[in-house]
Amino acid sequence: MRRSATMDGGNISNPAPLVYIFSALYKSSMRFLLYHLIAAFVLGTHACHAFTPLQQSARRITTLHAMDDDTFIMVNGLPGPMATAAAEACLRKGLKLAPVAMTGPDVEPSTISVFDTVTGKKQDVKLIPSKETEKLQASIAGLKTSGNLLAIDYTHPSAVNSNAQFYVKEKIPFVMGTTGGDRDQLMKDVQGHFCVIAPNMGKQIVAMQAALEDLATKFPGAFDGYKLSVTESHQKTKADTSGTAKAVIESIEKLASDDNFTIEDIKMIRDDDEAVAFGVPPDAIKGHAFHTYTLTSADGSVSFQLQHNVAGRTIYAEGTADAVKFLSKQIHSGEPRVFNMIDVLEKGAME
Ligand SMILES: NC(=O)C1=CN([C@@H]2O[C@H](COP(=O)(O)OP(=O)(O)OC[C@H]3O[C@@H](n4cnc5c(N)ncnc54)[C@H](O)[C@@H]3O)[C@@H](O)[C@H]2O)C=CC1
Ligand SMILES: O=C(O)C1=N[C@H](C(=O)O)C[C@H](O)C1
Repeated sequence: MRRSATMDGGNISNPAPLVYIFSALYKSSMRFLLYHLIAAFVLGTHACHAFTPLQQSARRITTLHAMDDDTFIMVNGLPGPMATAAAEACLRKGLKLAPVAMTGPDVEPSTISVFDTVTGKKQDVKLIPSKETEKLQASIAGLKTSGNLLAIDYTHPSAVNSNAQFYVKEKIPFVMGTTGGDRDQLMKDVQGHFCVIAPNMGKQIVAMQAALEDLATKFPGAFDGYKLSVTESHQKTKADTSGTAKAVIESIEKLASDDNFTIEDIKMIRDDDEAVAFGVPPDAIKGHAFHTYTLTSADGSVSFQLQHNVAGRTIYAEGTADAVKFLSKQIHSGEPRVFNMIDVLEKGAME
C-alpha cells in the first residue's frame, strides 16, 4: 500500500517513518521551505551535515557598501509585471532608476511612472522599443559617461539572447531574471562580463536550490530508481516552461537519475480553474508560481514531495535589488565574471 504524509500546514496525515513530504507556502508571511528541509533531515541522521556550507555562509553576513550616488539601474521589460515589481523594489532599497528602459514590440513608446507605495518614491521612465538600437544607445550614452549604469532584465524568452548581447556590447553589467531563450548560447556570450543570471531571485528558493545541490553532492544517486513527476502552475500569460523547475530538476537528477524524464514531461498549468484546483489562491491567479516535484519509489511504497509555492512577485523583486547591489560591489572590487543567485546568497548579500 502506498503511504504518504504531508507537512503542509501542520496537518500531518498518516505519518510514515520513511516518507517525508516537504512543502512551503509563501504567502504574505512566508514560511521557510529550507526550515522544512533541515527539519526533515534532522529527523533522520547525520544527513543534516549536507547543509553545513549554507549555514556557514549565512553567518558570513557582510555589510554592503553604499551604492554610488551616480549609479543608475535600467529596468528593461517595463511595463511588464516583473520589471515593474523589480523597479519598485529598487526604489524601496534606495537604488536610483535610469530614466530610460527597453520595452517590447507590444508596447507603444511612452513615458511611465514607477511608484513605490512603501516609500512614496517615484521615477519617470521613458520606454524605448528594444529594436530601436541607435535610439537606445543615444539615450544611455550620457548615463554611462556620468556614472555607472547597470541593467535588470525581465523581458521575454525571445529577447534573452539579443538583450544579453546588447549589454555585453555596451559594457553594461546586468542582472538577468528573464527565463528561456538559448541558455547555452547565453552563457557563452556573457563570459568575462559582470552579470548575475538566475531563473529565480527569491532568497528562500535560492537557499532551497543551494541545499538541494549540497544534498546531491553529498549523496549522489541516493534516490536512484525513484520516478520523478513535476507540476508547475503560473499565470496564463507566462510564455515558457518554468526556468526554476528546469534548474531544480537538474539538481534532483543528480539525486535520482530518471533516464526517462525530459523537460517535456513537466506538467504545466496555465488555466485559471486548473490553477485554483492545484491550490493557487484565486487572488494570485494573475501572478503566482506553484511548483510540486514528486519522487516515488519503484514499487510505489515511498514518496517524497518538494513544493515551493509563491503568490505574487515581491520575493523575486527584493532578491533582484539585492543582486544589483551585489553586482555593483563586484564591479568596484572583483574580476568580471558570471554569477548566479547562489553566489549572491553565499556572499551574504541577500537581505
Ligand atoms: N528570475 C526570477 O526570479 C523571475 C523570472 N521571471 C521571468 O521574467 C520574465 C518576465 O516576466 P513577466 O513580467 O511576468 O512577463 P510578461 O510577458 O508579462 O512581460 C514581459 C515584458 O517584457 C517586454 N518585452 C518583450 N520583449 C522585449 C524585448 N525584446 N525587450 C524589452 N522588453 C521586452 C514586454 O513588453 C512586457 O512588458 C519571464 O521570463 C519570467 O519567467 C519572472 C519572475 C521571477
Ligand atoms: O514567469 C514567472 O512568473 C516566473 N518565472 C520564473 C521561472 O520561470 O522559473 C520564476 C518563477 O517561477 C515565476
